[in-house]
Amino acid sequence: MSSPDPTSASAPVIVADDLAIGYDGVAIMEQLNFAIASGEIFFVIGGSGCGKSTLLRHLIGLLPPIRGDVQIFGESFIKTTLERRRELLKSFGVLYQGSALWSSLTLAENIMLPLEEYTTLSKRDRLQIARLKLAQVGLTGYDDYYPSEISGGMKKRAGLARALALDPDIVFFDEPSAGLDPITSRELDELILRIRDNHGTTCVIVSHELASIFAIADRVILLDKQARTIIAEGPPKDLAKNSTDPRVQTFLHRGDRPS
Ligand SMILES: Nc1ncnc2c1ncn2[C@@H]1O[C@H](COP(=O)(O)OP(=O)(O)OP(=O)(O)O)[C@@H](O)[C@H]1O
Repeated sequence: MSSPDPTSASAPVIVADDLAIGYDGVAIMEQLNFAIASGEIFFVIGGSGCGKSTLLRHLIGLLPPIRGDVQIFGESFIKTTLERRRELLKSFGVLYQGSALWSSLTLAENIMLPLEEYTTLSKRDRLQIARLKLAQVGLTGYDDYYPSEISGGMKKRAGLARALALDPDIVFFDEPSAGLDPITSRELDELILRIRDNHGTTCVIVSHELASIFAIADRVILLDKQARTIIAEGPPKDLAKNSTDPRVQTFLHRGDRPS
């Protein structure tokens, strides 16, 4: 599958509409407006502490917006009933920063958990799906390993396998490269790309890793702590080349060596 055209007529899978986010009624970001197309690899980027993870928590319904709305498949995720929200949650997978695997469970058992919670599949079928998902992320044969017995990169892959357990339409990633060396990080990027290309999965990724952003992002929104909102939106290479905003240039060209 080729990258989707975010300006195409197909309805967006996620819309943030005048969203204000924060904690205990105090906004840290306001006037967030964006739409994510089906099958898009969409990055939320910005400096440390600007609010990327907070935005992610609002998109997946862990925190209530201070103002505005989040729509998933054209439906308000905020105003809907609890039952409908649970239904919509089945179409999400989340890869948390630390992979969030249960240390007392094997990799297969970790992946079987969401299947146990959200489906009526037999244990045998759940195990078969867990093995398939492990194979999908390059962990064939690791079903009986515990998280403590595998590397950091493998933990991320196992976390991704669990996020994919219910064949979600959308996967959210919180800093997937955190704690990984550049080669392992690049392998994870390639895996994300492959999953999108093979399954059309929409990927929403919080990150400040320039290598990943330039390697796999179709489009980014850049959050700015001082402006307390989005200051740029578009394909990262276009922004790096064409933006006249010095804040955008500084963020996207940090680490460049003088020629
Ligand atoms: N549970 C919380 N309660 C109150 N404030 C919080 C909470 N979590 C984060 N914050 C604050 O919200 C702001 C944004 O934090 P957030 O973790 O979303 O930023 P980030 O862009 O993801 O940062 P990083 O790249 O360093 O992970 C920070 O000032 C942080 O201190």
